[in-house]
Amino acid sequence: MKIERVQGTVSLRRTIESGTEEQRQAVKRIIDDVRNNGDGALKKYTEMFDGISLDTFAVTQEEIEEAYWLVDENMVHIIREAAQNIREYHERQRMTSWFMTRDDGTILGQKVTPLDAVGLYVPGGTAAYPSSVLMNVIPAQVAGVKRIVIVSPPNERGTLPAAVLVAACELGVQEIYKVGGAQAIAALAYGTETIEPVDKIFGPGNIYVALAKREVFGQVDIDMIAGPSEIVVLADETAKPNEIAADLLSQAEHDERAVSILVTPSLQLALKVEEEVEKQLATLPRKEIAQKAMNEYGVIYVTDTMKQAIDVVNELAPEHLEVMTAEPFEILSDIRHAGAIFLGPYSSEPVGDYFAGTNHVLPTNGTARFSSGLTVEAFMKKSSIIFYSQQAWQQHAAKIAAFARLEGLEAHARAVEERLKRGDK
Ligand SMILES: NC(=O)c1ccc[n+]([C@@H]2O[C@H](COP(=O)([O-])OP(=O)(O)OC[C@H]3O[C@@H](n4cnc5c(N)ncnc54)[C@H](O)[C@@H]3O)[C@@H](O)[C@H]2O)c1
Ligand SMILES: N[C@H](CO)Cc1c[nH]c[nH+]1
Ligand SMILES: [Zn+2]
Repeated sequence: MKIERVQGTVSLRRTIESGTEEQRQAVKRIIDDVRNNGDGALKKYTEMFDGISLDTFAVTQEEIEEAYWLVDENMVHIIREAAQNIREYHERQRMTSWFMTRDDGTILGQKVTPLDAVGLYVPGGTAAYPSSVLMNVIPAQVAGVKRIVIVSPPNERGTLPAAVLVAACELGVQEIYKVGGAQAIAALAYGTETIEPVDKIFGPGNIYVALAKREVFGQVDIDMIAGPSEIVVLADETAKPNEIAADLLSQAEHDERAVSILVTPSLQLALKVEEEVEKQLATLPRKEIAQKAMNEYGVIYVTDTMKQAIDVVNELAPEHLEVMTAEPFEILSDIRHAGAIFLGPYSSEPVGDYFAGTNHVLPTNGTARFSSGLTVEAFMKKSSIIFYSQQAWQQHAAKIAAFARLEGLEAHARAVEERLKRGDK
């Protein structure tokens, strides 16, 4: 981890991965193949990339039952408690339809409707996170989405990680398919004999998944293209170096490209955290990943003042921000850009990843400047409602027609004036 005195501006904006030309072409071919050949293409790519031959893709009841044998009972209870917390928080985000009226009898409104069907991609490999199943499925359920489909690549045993199946089953998800990569995204977007298409696709994945999501956008909606995890800790001399180091490493272990940054006006704290990071790294099971991330993207920015430190945080606009200062709530009002803000010494980032109830799908790559984490709203859409009364039409028709003619749109003007033929008084 390097220590730098802040000079000029700092940024987390990195080039968003767009893959190689070869990868982009491969993804296009896979998507076309799935559109044309449906399940046959899914079977072919599952054999090719996941090394397993499947006759059917749907997860069976027997697989779910086996999963419950494999997951510790205490863990099932923890998953249930986390799910309750996440549901309680997301219930607060529920949106309702509303109406307004004017004296001339106009009624305007906004009708909120849940999406009919959504697909959640759960990445395979060692990074299969049951917590991400909770974070995506629960807001969809709170929104009222009827059909929730999970897709994920099969492992060498031809099934999915037990904890993912248990998390899905705990939430009552009934449609789970063992298919991954670009072929899974194509199946969700265009449908196959087995998989009905959905309206919106959520969830992270490798470069093939990310490119496929971009490719099918328009046919369906997508959530976002998530980048590697980021944590920024804003701390003063009251913070404990060992706790800061542990929190920085919690995100570094996600990915070699994860970003872990400490911003502080205290050089003394900076030096102690640097030492602690080295010490704690040595005993981490995912040491190699975390070490690479810390070497490449780990920084401690030392500022002259706390005000300057807060400015740096706002420039960074991180996915996760921890405020570990004497009075964290006082600093909160000055924080403008961060996906999630963790306040005080006990709110370490994993509290939000798993349990507190807030969502862990958050904007990365500096996009917290203009976007938010996953909410119930992402699973809903809004229709405007317009009722114009006779009185409102009489009062405003001429103005509307004039506006239409300003734009050279005569048919628009005549549509409003056509009502004159009614001869209403
Ligand atoms: N941001 C987050 O919250 C988050 C969470 C978990 C995982 N992730 C990311 O998800 C990714 C997981 O990657 P993964 O590969 O283990 O699982 P994955 O499920 O994303 O991808 C596996 C699939 O990739 C496809 N594939 C592999 N090689 C291919 C090739 N040469 N051509 C075409 N398709 C190919 C296969 O279909 C395979 O099923 C990582 O990049 C990780 O950082 C992100
Ligand atoms: N911190 C990750 C998002 O940036 C989410 C996660 C899942 N499991 C553990 N962490
Ligand atoms: Zn995490």
